[in-house]
Amino acid sequence: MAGVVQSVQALASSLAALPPEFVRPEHERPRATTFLGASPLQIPVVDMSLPDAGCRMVEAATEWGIFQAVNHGVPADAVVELQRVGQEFFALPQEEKQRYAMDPASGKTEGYGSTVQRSPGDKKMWSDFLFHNVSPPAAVNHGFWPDKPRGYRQANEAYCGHMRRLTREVLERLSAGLGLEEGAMAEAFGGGEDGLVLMQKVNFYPPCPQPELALGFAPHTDLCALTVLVANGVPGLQVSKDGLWCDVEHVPGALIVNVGDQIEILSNGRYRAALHRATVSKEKTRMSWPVFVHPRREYIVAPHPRLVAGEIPAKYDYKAKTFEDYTYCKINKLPQ
Ligand SMILES: O=C(O)CCC(=O)C(=O)O
Ligand SMILES: [Fe+2]
Repeated sequence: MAGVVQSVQALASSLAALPPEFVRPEHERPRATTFLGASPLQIPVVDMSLPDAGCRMVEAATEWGIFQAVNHGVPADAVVELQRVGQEFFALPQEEKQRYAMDPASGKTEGYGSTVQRSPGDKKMWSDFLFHNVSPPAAVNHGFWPDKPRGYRQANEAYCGHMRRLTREVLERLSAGLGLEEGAMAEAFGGGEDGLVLMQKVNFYPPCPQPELALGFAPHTDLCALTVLVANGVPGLQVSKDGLWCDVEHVPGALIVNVGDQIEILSNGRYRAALHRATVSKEKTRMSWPVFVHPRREYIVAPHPRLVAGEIPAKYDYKAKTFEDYTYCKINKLPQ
């Protein structure tokens, strides 16, 4: 672990105006581009306790690539505890957080950090993060898990157990929706029990002096298979639908599930990865806790063979690229 993180949190406390490296060009600014119709489009809500939950999920993954899951079986206190330890971590003195600094030169994504400007025209995002693997045990490096606040590890391990169960359920339903066996997606991505890698991230978006000019997170699709996210109740997540940016109106207690690149590709485009971004606020700190579900590193990025048989051609061809290489290219903005 090396390097000093230039955190937005430290910067935010001393600013009246937004520094130029955060100022977005006109066509990316949130106010000018957010859809404000009389009846704003809303992402689907899926009640996971109902018999039609599978159909609803499949519909949502086809139309939107994102949905809010309610009655998902993750106990509220597990979420509250995860949020508490994340909030307390970001409230620690800067030097304490620096102990976990991510080293951008290492090529690894784990650790505490903030976006770096790769070129002068590249805009920074108004957010900091903490990022580390949580499952399976062989993928976990506790050196990136803060030892303060107390209970950090227990909270993350407990939440991760729920995420594993929920992920399995969503993957089963989405597999069935493609006419595959329930276990087909997990098998393809993970090659069996414990093959899937879960990463926990904490995003921290401090109050921003000029939120109308900045973005907390630039538009992107997640490079993983699936993301399950919970936020702290402050609005900010937006999803692009038919060319319009729509605010996600978070249903209290819901978990936001979104399809990443790997499910879009594996499904040969029948499911779509959600294009999303995050806006920031002038007065409030926003936080979010996404869990990214990754295939194993050596997974070959390609449509499922059963979905390209016969008349249907493969819509994606990454020339036998591994997930590890796909990740490297996407993070470094290289052509795939
Ligand atoms: O904070 C959010 O709602 C979105 C964060 C996000 O998209 C990400 O970390 O990939
Ligand atoms: Fe994302």
